[in-house]
Amino acid sequence: MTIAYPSTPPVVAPPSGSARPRLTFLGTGYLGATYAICFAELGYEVLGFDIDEAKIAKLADGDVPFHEPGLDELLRKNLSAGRLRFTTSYEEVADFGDIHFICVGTPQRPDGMAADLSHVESAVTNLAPHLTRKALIVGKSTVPVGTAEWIENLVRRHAAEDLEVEVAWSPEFLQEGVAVEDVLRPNRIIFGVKSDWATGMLYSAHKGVFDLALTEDREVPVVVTDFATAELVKVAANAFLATKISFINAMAEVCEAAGADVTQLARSIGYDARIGNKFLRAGVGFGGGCLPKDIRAFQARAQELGVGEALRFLHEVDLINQRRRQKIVQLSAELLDRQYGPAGPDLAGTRITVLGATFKPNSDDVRDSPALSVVRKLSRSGADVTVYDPEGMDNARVDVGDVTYAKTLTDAVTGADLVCVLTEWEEFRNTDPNTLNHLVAAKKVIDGRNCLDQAVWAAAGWEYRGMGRPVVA
Ligand SMILES: NC(=O)C1=CN([C@@H]2O[C@H](COP(=O)(O)OP(=O)(O)OC[C@H]3O[C@@H](n4cnc5c(N)ncnc54)[C@H](O)[C@@H]3O)[C@@H](O)[C@H]2O)C=CC1
Ligand SMILES: O=C(O)[C@H]1O[C@H](OP(=O)(O)OP(=O)(O)OC[C@H]2O[C@@H](n3ccc(=O)[nH]c3=O)[C@H](O)[C@@H]2O)[C@H](O)[C@@H](O)[C@@H]1O
Repeated sequence: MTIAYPSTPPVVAPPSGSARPRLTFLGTGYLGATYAICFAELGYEVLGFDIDEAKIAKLADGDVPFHEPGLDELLRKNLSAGRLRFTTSYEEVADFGDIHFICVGTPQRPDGMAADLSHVESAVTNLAPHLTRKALIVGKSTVPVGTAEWIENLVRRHAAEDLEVEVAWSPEFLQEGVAVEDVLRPNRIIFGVKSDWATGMLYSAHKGVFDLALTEDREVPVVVTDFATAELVKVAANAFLATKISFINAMAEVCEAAGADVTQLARSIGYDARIGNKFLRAGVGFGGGCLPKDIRAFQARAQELGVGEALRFLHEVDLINQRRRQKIVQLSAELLDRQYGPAGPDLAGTRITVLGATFKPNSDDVRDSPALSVVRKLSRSGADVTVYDPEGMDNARVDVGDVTYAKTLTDAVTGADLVCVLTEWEEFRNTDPNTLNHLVAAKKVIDGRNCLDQAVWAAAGWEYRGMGRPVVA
């Protein structure tokens, strides 16, 4: 079996003179650190860079500064092998690398929906003046369409006049929690380029990925395209995923009104291969450092391009998603027999346990986490809220300070009037409700991710509420 592209790869000698291109990754957060470590694992010589000295010190010490399954082990292995180093020096990055991957954050601007490109700008303008030989700067961060052209201009202005520095765009599609697998075995690779040299360099930089695929008899489709298309592929993919989740959550709203079951509905429509069964899990909705900010930045950019109307539906996708968070508050009021007035419910005097703080399981990431958003809402309504999460407690504490954090699941549920499961960690899914019966003040549970076995919880005497599912007597 051959890889889809290119069957005869262009041969490009790395400017450093080394056999394989030397890679640097600017920004060693969830994306950049994972990439740096995985590409060292594929055999490349890699240098990771960040302006956050504490993060770089941790990584250099063999300690991944966030939770991502499998990454710690690969970090330590590749540090020992000498293929992987970390630095806070732009000079060292410029001196070392043939290809510089930009992996810095592009958060939502505090004053609006658009993406904040200041980190991208700072990384590029600080690196460019130190470059002394031909190099390729490759954007991996998620950006508004048009950014690659802008970066090309920045590079032209900040690099030495007689130096050839090219730009390319290769967006990233990894999912947190399975990031190692997604980087080593991507389902596609996009090269946004302007020259054969850039294509060749990118091919050489990904040869390890293609070789691994060959040994496993897999194909990795590669799309070689222009800058704008490459940038748009990324935001279009995230917009589609967000829309799919909000679609099923809209169906959950209808199911709630009609007494139907959205989990059976999702399974039934998912059998149609044109629809597919992935990303149809109704619940408390999507969060994280990407989908919410990306659909907003996409709308903002479409407005600038004069095609805001084309993406107006994404505003609705966002609204549906926000409503799911409020739905948990509504259900809480219902189960606790509290009135839900125009200003929300009065939950004073109630004890609510929230299981889950991260935006998804197998990650410690709490950015725009639906679980923490609900925690804030419940707490503002007067409830005494206790939170437990297997990996996200440290980050959660920074985000939401004025609630109780329990050390274990059993500590968390002790004395609870209501338990809300808002992140589908295995620990929660596997919990036998019978073991909690004697701990709680009342056997009431909201399954915000439809991840518990409704029949088992009902049989253990719990009043169960799922999302978009009929009430079981
Ligand atoms: N987290 C994910 O799963 C994925 C993220 N992305 C995109 O990748 C980008 C990065 O996301 P994350 O890694 O999640 O963010 P993050 O916040 O975890 O990491 C960003 C890193 O960039 C560093 N940084 C800021 N300014 C810098 C500079 N001038 N030079 C070097 N480093 C600098 C920060 O200190 C931080 O360590 C975003 O555009 C995001 O949308 C794309 C696909 C997946
Ligand atoms: O641009 C990014 O950073 C990444 O964003 C998402 O990845 P990620 O944010 O790690 O997590 P997802 O698995 O997509 O989940 C996002 C949110 O949607 C929720 N979700 C997911 C699926 C589903 O059916 N229902 C649902 O509510 C999850 O609980 C989570 O809160 C995309 O899936 C990645 O392809 C992309 O690279």
